[in-house]
Amino acid sequence: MQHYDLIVIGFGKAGKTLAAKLGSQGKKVAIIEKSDKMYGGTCINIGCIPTKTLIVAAERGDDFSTAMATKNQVTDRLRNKNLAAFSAHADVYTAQARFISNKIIEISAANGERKQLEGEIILINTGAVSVQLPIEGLATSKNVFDSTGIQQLSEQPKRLGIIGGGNIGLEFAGLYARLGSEVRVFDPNPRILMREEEKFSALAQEYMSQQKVNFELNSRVQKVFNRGEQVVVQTEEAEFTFDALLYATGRKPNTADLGLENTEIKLTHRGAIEVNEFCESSVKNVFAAGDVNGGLQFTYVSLDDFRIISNYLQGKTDYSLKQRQNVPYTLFMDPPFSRVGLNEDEAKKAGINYASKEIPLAAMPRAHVNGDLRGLFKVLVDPESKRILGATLFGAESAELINLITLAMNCDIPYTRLQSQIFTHPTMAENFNDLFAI
Ligand SMILES: Cc1cc2nc3c(=O)[nH]c(=O)nc-3n(C[C@H](O)[C@H](O)[C@H](O)COP(=O)(O)OP(=O)(O)OC[C@H]3O[C@@H](n4cnc5c(N)ncnc54)[C@H](O)[C@@H]3O)c2cc1C
Ligand SMILES: NC(=O)c1ccc[n+]([C@@H]2O[C@H](COP(=O)([O-])OP(=O)(O)OC[C@H]3O[C@@H](n4cnc5c(N)ncnc54)[C@H](O)[C@@H]3O)[C@@H](O)[C@H]2O)c1
Repeated sequence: MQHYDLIVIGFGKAGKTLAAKLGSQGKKVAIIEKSDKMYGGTCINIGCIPTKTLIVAAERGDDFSTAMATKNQVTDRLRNKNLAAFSAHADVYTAQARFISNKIIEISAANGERKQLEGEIILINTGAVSVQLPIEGLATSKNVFDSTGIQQLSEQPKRLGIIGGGNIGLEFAGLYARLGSEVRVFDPNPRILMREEEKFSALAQEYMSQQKVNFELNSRVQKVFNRGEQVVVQTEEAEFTFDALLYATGRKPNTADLGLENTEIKLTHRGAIEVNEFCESSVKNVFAAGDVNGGLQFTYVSLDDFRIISNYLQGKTDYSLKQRQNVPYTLFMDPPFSRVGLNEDEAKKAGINYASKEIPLAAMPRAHVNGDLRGLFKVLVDPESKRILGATLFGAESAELINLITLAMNCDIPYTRLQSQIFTHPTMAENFNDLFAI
């Protein structure tokens, strides 16, 4: 049996970063990745990077096949780069990993070869998989895809149905609408962006409708079936016919087939690997990072899990999940929607004393330069402590700007400082002078 200082299961963000760090310090490290199409993990191959590459290509005016070809070039390049870079620090096994006991892992390659590895430290970084709801016909009908399958189409669907109006559903809706497909999104909620203030939901829906995305809200899909090559979606009210159907109703921690029943590693009631504040599982020196530990499903959260584990392994306990501060997010629709901290509904519900201000993009000089007046920026502050409580930025460049506000929040910079900060002109950031003049 081969012994390693660190075994990483899954080529995710946290795992590869820890592998590189310990490998460069001379530790003996193994990374086990089950698919040769997944070196570098979800983000690079089937997540953030390909989807945003497709969106940018479509915005540039590329057609479906050019956009897909560009996406494939980018992911191939990054996958190969990842394999080469991490092979320098670790033994990379292309094989399925399964626990035999708390510290022993059996790996099975596609050619049937099996091997056992023992790890002093083990990091489970196996990500998440698409939830497939038990809707009649969803699993068995042709031309039905999850977010991975929909990225491999060889022909553009003229009509695309999407079950789920969340992050993945809305990003693909915007993408395919821009490419010229007729898109319809089904969601049981009365509005999209349910976690956001109603006025932002309404604006988002208005902009998407202008982009010819249709919505079936308050609507439950009851059945999916084929009529020839077409996919028919049946709701309580009507039937809709598509060339392809995407389901995007959440992603769940990927713990299946890991052999956890052979270990003392515990799962949460939601099926994630249970971890303490240092991302350590119920077995000492077995850690779980990224989507598989049930935290927020973002690449940058997986990277932050790495920070926590790496510090902990060096004996530093000053940063843990408990200390993690505000985590921003961006939904890459057109225009992008970004948020950090509280919105007004949440502040009210929590009984927090706040003051707020909002400015439409139409009042911002840079928006006129850009020729895009869509959107609204809103911030919440604590009038007493002068701390920023949250920001919802819906409009051009919000994906970048939200990080500036997150930094100010995490560094306790009072909002009054942003009122008087010198910003370059004409930029979107300069509007913080007015936005924080509360
Ligand atoms: C379509 C889509 C778009 C997204 N867009 C964004 C975005 O814009 N921004 C953002 O921050 N996040 C985005 N996300 C989420 C983000 O991709 C994930 O949160 C992140 O990649 C999770 O990383 P991870 O470290 O948990 O592991 P992953 O990167 O998911 O890696 C897990 C790896 O483990 C492998 N594996 C699984 N089981 C085994 C096993 N038993 N043995 C060996 N290997 C195994 C898998 O093949 C996979 O390569 C998106 C996700 C999707 C699906
Ligand atoms: N820009 C980004 O950062 C980005 C982009 C894509 C994905 N992601 C990550 O991936 C995760 C998974 O994305 P997702 O879109 O699958 O999940 P999600 O949780 O964002 O959205 C799921 C959607 O499915 C809907 N839904 C639930 N039951 C349904 C039903 N029976 N019929 C129709 N719709 C139903 C929900 O109302 C919700 O709108 C996200 O939570 C996010 O963390 C991030």
